[in-house]
Amino acid sequence: MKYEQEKIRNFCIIAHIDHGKSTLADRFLQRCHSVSDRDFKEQMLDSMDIERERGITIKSQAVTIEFNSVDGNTYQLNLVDTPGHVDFSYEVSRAISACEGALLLVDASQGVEAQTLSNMYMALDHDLDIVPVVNKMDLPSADLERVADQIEHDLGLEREMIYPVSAKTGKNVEELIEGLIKWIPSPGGSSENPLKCLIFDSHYDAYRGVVIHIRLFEGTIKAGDEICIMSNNSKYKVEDVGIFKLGLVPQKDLKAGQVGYIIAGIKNISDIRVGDTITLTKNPCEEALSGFREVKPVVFSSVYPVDTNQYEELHAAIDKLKLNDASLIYEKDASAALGFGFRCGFLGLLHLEVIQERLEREFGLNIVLTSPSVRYRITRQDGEVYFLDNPAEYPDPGTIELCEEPFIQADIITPTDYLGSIMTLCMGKRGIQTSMNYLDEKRVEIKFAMPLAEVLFDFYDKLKSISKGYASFDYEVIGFRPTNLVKLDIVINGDRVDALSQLVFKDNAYERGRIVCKKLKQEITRQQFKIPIQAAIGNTVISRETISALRKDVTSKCYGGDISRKRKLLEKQKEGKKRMKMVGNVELPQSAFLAVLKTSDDD
Ligand SMILES: Nc1nc2c(ncn2[C@@H]2O[C@H](COP(=O)(O)OP(=O)(O)OP(=O)(O)O)[C@@H](O)[C@H]2O)c(=O)[nH]1
Repeated sequence: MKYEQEKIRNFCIIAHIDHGKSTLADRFLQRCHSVSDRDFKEQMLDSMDIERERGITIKSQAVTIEFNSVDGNTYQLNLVDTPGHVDFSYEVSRAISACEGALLLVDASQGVEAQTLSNMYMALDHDLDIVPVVNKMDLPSADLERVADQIEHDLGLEREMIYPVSAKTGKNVEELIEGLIKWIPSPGGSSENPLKCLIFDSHYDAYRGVVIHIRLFEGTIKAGDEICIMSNNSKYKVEDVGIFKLGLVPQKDLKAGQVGYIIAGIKNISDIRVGDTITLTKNPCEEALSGFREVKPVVFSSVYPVDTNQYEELHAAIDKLKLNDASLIYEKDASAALGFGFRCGFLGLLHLEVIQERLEREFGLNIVLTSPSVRYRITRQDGEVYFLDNPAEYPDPGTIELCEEPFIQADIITPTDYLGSIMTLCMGKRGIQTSMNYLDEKRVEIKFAMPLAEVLFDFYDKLKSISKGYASFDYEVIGFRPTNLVKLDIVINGDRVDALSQLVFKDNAYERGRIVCKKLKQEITRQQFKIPIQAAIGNTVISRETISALRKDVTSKCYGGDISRKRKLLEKQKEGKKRMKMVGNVELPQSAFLAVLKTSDDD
């Protein structure tokens, strides 16, 4: 591809979840003939099975496309598709730092939502030029006037700049590409200067090792060059450089302003840190680019194989997932009830679900995950400060001087009709309102400081259900605040099950204990003997339920001796046994570990 700096445009597509980023990226690829109609499939840039099935983007993906404009020139467009879900917002921030511009997509019937705002602020922080796009114009419920008012009023962007499109039908997509070429500037920098490029992502290729995704700000890079990674001064020889089409396409060199990849014989992905600057050992640049904030996991859970013989397999599988997901952290863990496993840190519950599903599907493992927990900060009486995320390791309360929990700022946008019920919900979750701002007569933005532990589990579902799906929510972690915790233990059939313990806010402990026992009673199947379930704080039992003994043989239901029915029933039982873990002599299903998170009777 010919290098003409003034004909390069680097941009990302940002939006609230489900507003149509991946669909728009598909249209761009088709319009620019990057993919033949025969090879085209939806969500081209979402390469993981799980992304396609769930229709979500998890990883940002860059691609270079060529566009022949009506002005007679051919432009090189570097497009970065980004995820919408808040768990993966760090991917958005990386994509943004590789670009000069952003297409901010707003759904024509949903309008501006919480992540529309947060993503726009992120783009503004990086001085990106923003082109507002209203998508889904083909929907009968599309309301361009209303959404244009919101874009003007809430986002402060000019309504004359809005491109109304339908990513589904392709309507106006061509005009949008012409428009972005006009509005988004070409990249600066000089290919003659010392090399300065940003690592904005990386992935692992089984044959070629680590592929580093880069954006060049200054200089030129080619195969044979010796590069230096500035944060740790490690040096590598470049084997190949190129650009992203639907695969890797080698190039003679890459120059200032371009987006592409480097392969340099790096075997271990942890040797590369996203956000780092690469330069040349000969003629290095003077100063590194300002990197990224490190992503920190906020939810922790332990993963155990159901069959203890699968421990090594599980280890290998987690290692492999980690290759392409630096945000996943793990260490060895052991539980009296569940044996050997791994304590893992995740970016949120969706991230946890994705990892769980990949371990099961891609590696065929049968696993159990313990109830997720946040990370607490403990100050001991002797002054030592440490972090704790595993309830099983909660110390003797007498040794604790101060216990603090992570707080978030929740940013909620809702139609005013639901304001009252949303405030009640937030206050019920120990939320403290910090601001309220009427965006217009019908919509209000409210901010709450809330404990992360309270919103992790059922907050989002509740918010959606009380607002009939209209309220949207975004959050960021704002730091630690003092809290009053107790450890709630669960005793099943006389055995204290460490993997079911949880740390809860003291005032909620009795209610939580009662609900957990009730839920566990529903989840655990009846067995040949009576099973008492108790919730306890220390040695004090605060709640109790009993599962009565099973007397009948399940197959006795199949009177008449129809053998195929009988077999079906037994097979169904066997199926149910998967993901069951023996604890003492009681079988616990995976759902039991999630049942302890339920916070009200009606869940
Ligand atoms: N009617 C209509 N539906 C659309 C249009 N664009 C996208 N959709 C649908 O909206 C849904 C979400 O689209 P995606 O492209 O997956 O949205 P996304 O923003 O990439 O989603 P995340 O990556 O999960 O944040 C899909 O069901 C699309 O088919 C459009 O122009 N019109």
